[in-house]
Amino acid sequence: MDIYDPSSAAYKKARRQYLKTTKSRTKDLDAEWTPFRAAEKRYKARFPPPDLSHVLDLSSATCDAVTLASGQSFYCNGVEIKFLDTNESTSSGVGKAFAVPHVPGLVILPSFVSPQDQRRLVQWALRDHARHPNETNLDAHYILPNEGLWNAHLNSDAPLIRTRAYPEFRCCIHRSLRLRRLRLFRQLSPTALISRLRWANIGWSYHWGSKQYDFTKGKGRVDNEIGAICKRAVSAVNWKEVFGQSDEEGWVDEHWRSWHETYEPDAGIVNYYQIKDTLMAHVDRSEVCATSPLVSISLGNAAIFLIGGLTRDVEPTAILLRSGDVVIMSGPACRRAYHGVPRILEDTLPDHFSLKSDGEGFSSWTSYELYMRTTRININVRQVFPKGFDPGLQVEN
Ligand SMILES: O=C(O)CCC(=O)C(=O)O
Ligand SMILES: [Fe+2]
Repeated sequence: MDIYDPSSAAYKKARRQYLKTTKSRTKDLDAEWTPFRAAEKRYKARFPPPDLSHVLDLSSATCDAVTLASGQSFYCNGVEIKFLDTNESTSSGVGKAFAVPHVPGLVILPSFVSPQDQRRLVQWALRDHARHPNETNLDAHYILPNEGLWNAHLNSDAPLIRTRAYPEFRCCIHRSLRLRRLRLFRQLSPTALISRLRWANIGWSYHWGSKQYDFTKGKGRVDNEIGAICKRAVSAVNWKEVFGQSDEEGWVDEHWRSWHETYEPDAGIVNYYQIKDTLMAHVDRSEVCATSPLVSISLGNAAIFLIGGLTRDVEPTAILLRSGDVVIMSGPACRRAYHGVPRILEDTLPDHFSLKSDGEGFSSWTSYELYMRTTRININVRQVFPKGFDPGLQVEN
């Protein structure tokens, strides 16, 4: 990460840009920011590059070196975490899981997805999922090709993509150079558009305007492999250990046992982040199952994930998420906690994304690697309804 080295060209360039923009900027009123907003600003800043010393990095040498018995707590980068035993073994050895007592219900499973599965999931996210019938952010603006945007990007003969506003009477429009230059009527190559892909829907359709699921559109499929990874992650965790003594209302006793049997993901989103993209503080509150686990899989470049509390006034915990890490957000406190992604860390693509050959059945991997050099993909999977329940349709098990 060159940007953190003051003698590097990247650092000097960021400093020049910073000095240029601050000249015209009025002084920011730090005092008016909530603690969450202040943290977002800090981690988002290009210059000075953020101080990562308080970011929980479970793959760092300090965290890794600690050998603890299950249930014991320790501090890593100033954040208290609790070591949990799992019934899993991963590519990097014994499957580890960590709870963050400060955010009850939050569990991190570092390197839970193997390098080979990470590559497979990247292929799935780009080639198989970001296409009809799954809605993407681009559908509202462009008439996307039937073969899917990614396949069109790889196909040198693919036609240009028209915006939805592109008029049928374009022959007349073309006479007017001024109108032709308007972005509204432009045609773009699939390659130009692929970097504008931001999300693709999974399962139940989500309406971004109303921030509600639109059940009238029917239930899209949740890919079997994605569903299986989420279920494996949820059942790897001893939930009783996660919630420990904080279960004053007996909530855990009532729920955690049943999660292993009733957890069934039915919705979600794939987020595609380019290096400068961020995700603002938000709460995912549209699911009927308000406490059921939300499973989040990170792929590609690393990111800083912030998670706070029920309001933006709670100081958030910063967590470094690397490719292969799985985060589970569960329970009433964690599922209603503000969270966001203020930073994707450039040049953090792991080596296993640079396949020397197209072995292991990874056809044309080079194009995936090229795209992933500046990308982080997050597969964010939720359970909207209790297992076996459909809106207006009671399914018999
Ligand atoms: O990218 C992430 O890690 C989090 C994404 C998220 O919070 C969401 O999609 O609601
Ligand atoms: Fe979210």
